[in-house]
Amino acid sequence: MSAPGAGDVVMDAVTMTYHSQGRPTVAIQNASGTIGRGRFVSILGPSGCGKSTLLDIVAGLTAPTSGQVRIGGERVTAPRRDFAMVFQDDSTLHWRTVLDNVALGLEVAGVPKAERRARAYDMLGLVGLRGFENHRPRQLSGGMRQRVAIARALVMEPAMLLMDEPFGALDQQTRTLVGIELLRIWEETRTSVLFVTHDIREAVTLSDEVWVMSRRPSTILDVVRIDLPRPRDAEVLRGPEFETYVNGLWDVIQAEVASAMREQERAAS
Ligand SMILES: Nc1ncnc2c1ncn2[C@@H]1O[C@H](COP(=O)(O)OP(=O)(O)OP(=O)(O)O)[C@@H](O)[C@H]1O
Repeated sequence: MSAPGAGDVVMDAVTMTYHSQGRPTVAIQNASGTIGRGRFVSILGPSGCGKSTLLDIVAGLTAPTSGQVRIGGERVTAPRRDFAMVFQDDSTLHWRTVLDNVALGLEVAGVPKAERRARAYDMLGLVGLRGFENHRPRQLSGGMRQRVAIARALVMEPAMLLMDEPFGALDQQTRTLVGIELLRIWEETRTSVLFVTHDIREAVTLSDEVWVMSRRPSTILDVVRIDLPRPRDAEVLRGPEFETYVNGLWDVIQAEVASAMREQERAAS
């Protein structure tokens, strides 16, 4: 295995045990992996296996029970300014204009007004929202609001973008379209991305690698490299190789999903 590069994010034997109502829940056990700089990595796995927990640990929002996450050899022990997050929920501030929403992080970082507005304006061009600068989020569709959230994250030029089911609240058609939009944006920026999803097709469409998590106590069951050409245009996404990846991932994941569902049913009965 080659030594990690400067911008690589390394997870080393990450384990997370929660304690609630006097009972331990081992959410993640010994998960290791490297998100190479500029790579798009998705995490797939059964519901409740620990995908969000792993993302939160990489983000420095949750401390693992044991193991560690490092970037450039430096241990992640708290949220990092150079990591940006996009969540499922609409996180836009409805009283601010779209431009001021995108410029929010720059404002907090003390970037002068003219510069932050110029950078936010450029970023709105990248996410296809030029012309909506002065709109309020409520005047936009759900998909457009998620693009505002993506622009707000990317304008900070983060070392890593962490996305937790960012399109989970959107209807299927919008979700597909915003996913394709993210693909186009990512192909221009090549920011390292860690992306949590339930959707196998979405993971294959976007990713360089898909990490499949097992049922609890979860670990990384398989790492599937998606060697489809980029840009991933309609020809690529409708081709037989795409379906081969989708079917292969489903074969890996289905036993885990079925077993996790049985476990949930047992726990509920
Ligand atoms: N703060 C917490 N306290 C106790 N248990 C927790 C806590 N957060 C998560 N868990 C438990 O840890 C496990 C993993 O949760 P997590 O949300 O990371 O899974 P997930 O794969 O992201 O789930 P989903 O696919 O349903 O979004 C679950 O059993 C969950 O109930």
